[in-house]
Amino acid sequence: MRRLERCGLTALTTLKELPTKTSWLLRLGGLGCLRTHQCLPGTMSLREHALSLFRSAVGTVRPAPMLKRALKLQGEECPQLLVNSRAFPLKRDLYLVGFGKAVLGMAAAAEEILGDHLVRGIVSVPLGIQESLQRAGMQEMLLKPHSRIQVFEGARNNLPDSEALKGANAIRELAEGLTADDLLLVLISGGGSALLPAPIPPILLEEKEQLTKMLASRGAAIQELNTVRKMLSLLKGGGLARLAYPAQVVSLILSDVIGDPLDIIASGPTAASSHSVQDCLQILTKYNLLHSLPRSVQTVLSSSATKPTASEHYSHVCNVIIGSNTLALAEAKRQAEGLGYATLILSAAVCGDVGCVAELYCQLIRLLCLHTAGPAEGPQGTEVRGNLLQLAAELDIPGLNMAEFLQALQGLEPQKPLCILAGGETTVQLQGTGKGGRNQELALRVGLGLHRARGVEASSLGRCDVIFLSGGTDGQDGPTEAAGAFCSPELVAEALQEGLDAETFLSNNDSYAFFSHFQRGRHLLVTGLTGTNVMDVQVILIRATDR
Ligand SMILES: Nc1ncnc2c1ncn2[C@@H]1O[C@H](COP(=O)(O)OP(=O)(O)OP(=O)(O)O)[C@@H](O)[C@H]1O
Ligand SMILES: O=C(O)[C@H](O)CO
Repeated sequence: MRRLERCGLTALTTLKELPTKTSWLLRLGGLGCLRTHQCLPGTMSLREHALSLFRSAVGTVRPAPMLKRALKLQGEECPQLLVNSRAFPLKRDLYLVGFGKAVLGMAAAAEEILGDHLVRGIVSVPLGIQESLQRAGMQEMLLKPHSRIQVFEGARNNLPDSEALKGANAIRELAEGLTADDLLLVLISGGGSALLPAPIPPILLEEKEQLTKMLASRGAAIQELNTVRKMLSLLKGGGLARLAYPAQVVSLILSDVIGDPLDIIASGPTAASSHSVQDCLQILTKYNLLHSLPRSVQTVLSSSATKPTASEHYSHVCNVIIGSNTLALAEAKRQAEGLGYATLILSAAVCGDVGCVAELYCQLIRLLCLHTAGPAEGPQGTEVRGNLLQLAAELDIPGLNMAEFLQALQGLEPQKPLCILAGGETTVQLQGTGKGGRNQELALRVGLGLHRARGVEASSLGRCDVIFLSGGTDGQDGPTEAAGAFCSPELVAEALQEGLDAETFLSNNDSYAFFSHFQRGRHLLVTGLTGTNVMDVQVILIRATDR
């Protein structure tokens, strides 16, 4: 253990030793991971690599590198903003507004780039974030002492509240006062919906909060939730962009939604909405809420335009996704190839029930082991391929063509270690009262599936070293202090020897308790807050064992 600590390996530190919310960058160390690869044998280095790949995925969508890639300022006489190479002249004043969980760090990085050109800014960020970042030593995510950006902290528990309303009102006033010669830079990230509440009168904030809570508790997906929110808000659904007209609006967006839909991320305050009041009514009907709506909500819905505002009304707006799960995976792929892995990205949109997704990963790992253990996959290979095609059809992951993926897999060099990367967000239907998160639950379910598969085909699984890692890129998996967890085909059997039955923990959604107890937290991924959020990332690493 001491040897690992020297190599900067947080994931192997015992749980008791872990300070909460410490800067994950400090704790993961800039150089430790690659060094440990040379000093550790067997699966240890696979695990080290998985950690290093997760780290590089998250690192590339951290606010500062992301902003620096996307935003540049050029020219002294006639300054202009360059956003992904598109030029926006700064004719008069440059303003900044932002809302979302990752926006403070984005604002700090933007202010550094914009310097004195920035006249004034307002950001609405989660309650307590400045103190947390301060405590975690993440100074680079905090605004400088004489910053021109005013900070509003609110939305306790990710729900709109009076503090967030103050921030939203300030942002609204700023936008309303802009002229045709001004430029408004808008920073948007996940959590933005709750941080930018502006209910259309006569709707009260409490009524909107209540409706949001009810929809969420009845299982509404974020697309549904935000379709409703857009209809009830002055700023969502393109409202902010319309208020800022005729100023030029440039939005830099960090996506936390599958498929990066501009009009759903933070409820699309600067994007043309593709939804109508009918869509909203359909959702309220689906969740049996139509007949219990407050009178104010009924009034607003009945007077809403039947069609969304046409997209030509947004010609003054430029929306750019500057960070996403796709970008994070692309960086991890680059790193994995550098480490010598034959690498494929499964999808950046893996979603669906956590149990089905776990089964998909188990079947995939079985196939990868057959491929690695070679020489031929045989009838087992045919069976597993069939299972994968069926599971992919059931899950209906947007943009994933499993047949093409399997084809690409066959083209990979079998002598090389394999790396499969994926991302997205699973759904956990809570049945029990335990503590966990969707990544820890996924890792434990994959561990259990592999344990069962080992019972029937020890041959190929036993001839490979396998590591599976699932982690939330924001560094927090559910209400736990871990970001996720690692598993291997041996995990469940080893835990049984310690008297820990994975199935019992899973039936109570108690994955965090399982991983905390098992080998004193050795398989937990603990990163602390990362200051960004592009959903979750999964890493699978496989190589033929030396034994
Ligand atoms: N005991 C548990 N076991 C498994 N999953 C859980 C448990 N408790 C909560 N969760 C899951 O954790 C999720 C909420 O956690 P978290 O705040 O990380 O996600 P989020 O609300 O999607 O936010 P973000 O998008 O910022 O990650 C929900 O999807 C919920 O189902
Ligand atoms: O703020 C929100 O609406 C969610 O995080 C999705 O972006």
